[in-house]
Amino acid sequence: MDSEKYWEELNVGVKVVHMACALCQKVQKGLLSNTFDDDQVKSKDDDSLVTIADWSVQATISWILSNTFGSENVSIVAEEDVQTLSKPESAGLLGKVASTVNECLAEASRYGLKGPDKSLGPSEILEAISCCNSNGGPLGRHWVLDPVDGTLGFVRGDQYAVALAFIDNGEVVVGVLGCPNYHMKRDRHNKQQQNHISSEVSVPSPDMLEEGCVMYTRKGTGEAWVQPLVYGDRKYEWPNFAKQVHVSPIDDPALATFCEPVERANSNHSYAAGLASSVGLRNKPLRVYSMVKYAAIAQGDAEIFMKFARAGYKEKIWDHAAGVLIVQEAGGVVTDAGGRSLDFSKGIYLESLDRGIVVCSGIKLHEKLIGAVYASWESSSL
Ligand SMILES: Nc1ncnc2c1ncn2[C@@H]1O[C@H](COP(=O)(O)O)[C@@H](OP(=O)(O)O)[C@H]1O
Ligand SMILES: [Mg+2]
Repeated sequence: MDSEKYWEELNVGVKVVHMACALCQKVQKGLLSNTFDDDQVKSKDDDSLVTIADWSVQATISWILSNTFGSENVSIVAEEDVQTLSKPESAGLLGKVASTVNECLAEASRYGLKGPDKSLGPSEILEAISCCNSNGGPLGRHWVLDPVDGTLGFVRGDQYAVALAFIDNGEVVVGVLGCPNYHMKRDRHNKQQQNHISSEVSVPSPDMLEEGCVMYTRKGTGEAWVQPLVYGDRKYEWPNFAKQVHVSPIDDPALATFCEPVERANSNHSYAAGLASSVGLRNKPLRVYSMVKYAAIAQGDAEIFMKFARAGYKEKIWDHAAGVLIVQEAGGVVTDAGGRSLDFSKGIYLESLDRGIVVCSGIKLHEKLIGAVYASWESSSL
């Protein structure tokens, strides 16, 4: 790939996801310490949860993208809408979102981005959220955003992710995954894996490694990277201690570990357990909320991620786009359970997804799992 292609989208995407991670950490701390009242967590029509972090991240990222690239050039497919937030009785909630967004945008220059000259008002906040109403599709360029993926993990003080991807003519070309509670690996301090832009050796200090990360990649580079989050009054400077990530070299099922969603409602644990035992996996599954599962595969903390949603559930592109590209560029394989690649060109859903999603660190494990799906599907109750 042209070495400059999508560089600006990557650069801005990574920085704004860092900002969003800082925003989420503040809100999560507040939720857990009860600084905020119950108004902070709402149920949506489909019974899933939404918090002030979801709206605030969507508003922040939308505002930065529109102001950096020009709103006429920006199309965003994103999870949240303003239905709840624009009701008259939600004025208090909207006020909290506005102050969260303005606090975050006030820090933009620390991340090398330009914030607004003055605080955004409620109508500008609603506009920033509601303009993320694109349906994507096969043509043109679209950003794809899940502001807080794994909202259940977020409200429980557990794992969650901020996921931003960029799609060009139906193909995911940039993926950025902020994982505020998921740490960079500690064991990569050799010079080869130091940052890829500056020739200086910059090793993150141990305390930075404790505090979450942002992973990112561009399609076709064969490289995926991770940076620690930015703390205290430190300024973000590209490449911010970036280190390359690689999938695990383990291809022996007896040594491999698989991840799956925590919630049984989101993936059939017993079917996955059956597959795991039929290919010879012995380790207990690693149950993790959100797209952090993709991050775990990309940096070699686990070898397999399987998701088998109930029949009729349609996977949304924002729940996978960033993670899929990061795993692929880190050396892994991602397909549906029939072995075909995921199609991000059909709008907001992964249409025609076959049975489930299978993510592996390498082709050997992948072939075994897909074979096991074909061998077992008829007799399963799925
Ligand atoms: N019935 C269902 N089956 C499968 N996935 C579902 C689901 N309901 C919601 N999801 C998706 O699963 C995501 C959480 O993934 P996980 O279970 O791996 O933590 C949710 O993201 P949000 O939390 O952003 O809504 C949501 O998009
Ligand atoms: Mg999600």
